Amino acid sequence: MWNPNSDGRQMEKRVVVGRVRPTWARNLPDARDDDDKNDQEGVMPHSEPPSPTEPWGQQAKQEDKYDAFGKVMLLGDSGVGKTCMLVRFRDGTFLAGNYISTVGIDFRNKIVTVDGIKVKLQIWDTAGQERFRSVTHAYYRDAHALLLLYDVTNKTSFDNIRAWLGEIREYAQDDVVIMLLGNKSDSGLERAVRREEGQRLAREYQVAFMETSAKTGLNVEAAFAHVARSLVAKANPVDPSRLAVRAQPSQEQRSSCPPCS
Ligand SMILES: Nc1nc2c(ncn2[C@@H]2O[C@H](COP(=O)(O)OP(=O)(O)OP(=O)(O)O)[C@@H](O)[C@H]2O)c(=O)[nH]1
Repeated sequence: MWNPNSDGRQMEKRVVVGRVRPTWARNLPDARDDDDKNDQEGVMPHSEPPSPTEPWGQQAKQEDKYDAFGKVMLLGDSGVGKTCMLVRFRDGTFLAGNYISTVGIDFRNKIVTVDGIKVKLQIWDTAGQERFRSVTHAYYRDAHALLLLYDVTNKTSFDNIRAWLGEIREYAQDDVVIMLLGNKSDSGLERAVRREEGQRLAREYQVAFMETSAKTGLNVEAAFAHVARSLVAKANPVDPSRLAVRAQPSQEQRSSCPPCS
């Protein structure tokens, strides 16, 4: 097993100060005490990955307090924009320029507040390349939610979604939250997959759907908020209407359909 200390990274037991789980949060994925890590730029070229269940920790900061915790994995073919999606969500920037393919797997944390509830998302960025599949499969079982991406300019990445859903069925928990995302929706004329095709596929598999752009930021926050809200609703299923997908309108929608959301 890969040892997190072998490259000099400090491993400390995380101490959570005065965090009380409210009643509604009792059934939520456990807010583990060791689920934090050093936030570093870039992805780590591991020859062996960190354990799927035992990420290393660091001292908790007061502002890190949260009510619920969920592990989210980004999946999809190589080049669909998984890393860019994570960087856009985490740091609010776009990784333009040279495309460097992810090697192995890595994660970042971010706390989102939905309906007044602070949900800490631990987001795992996976390598889309075939040769890393056996590594990433080991992480599926631990995931509470999966964001499955295709590239709207790349028909093959869309056609491969069925195969990805097959892998999810094989390796992930039965009740995992799944959301399909058609990324690079900013690409205009290069588009090869229509929005309706994505919607149809999502309906067929009964998963939520949005078109996103890591470049412009369209629906990036909304997608992660939907996941966070779904995790909370799953643990406390009082009001299913809270699960409605609240997508931002795209450019075309804004001009043609003002009330769409
Ligand atoms: N136009 C546009 N380009 C994007 C978008 N998201 C990502 N890209 C570009 O697509 C390329 C691949 O992005 P990555 O985020 O590295 O893709 P990935 O899915 O992580 O790829 P792997 O690490 O190989 O699995 C990069 O050149 C990005 O700049 C987007 O929303 N719009």
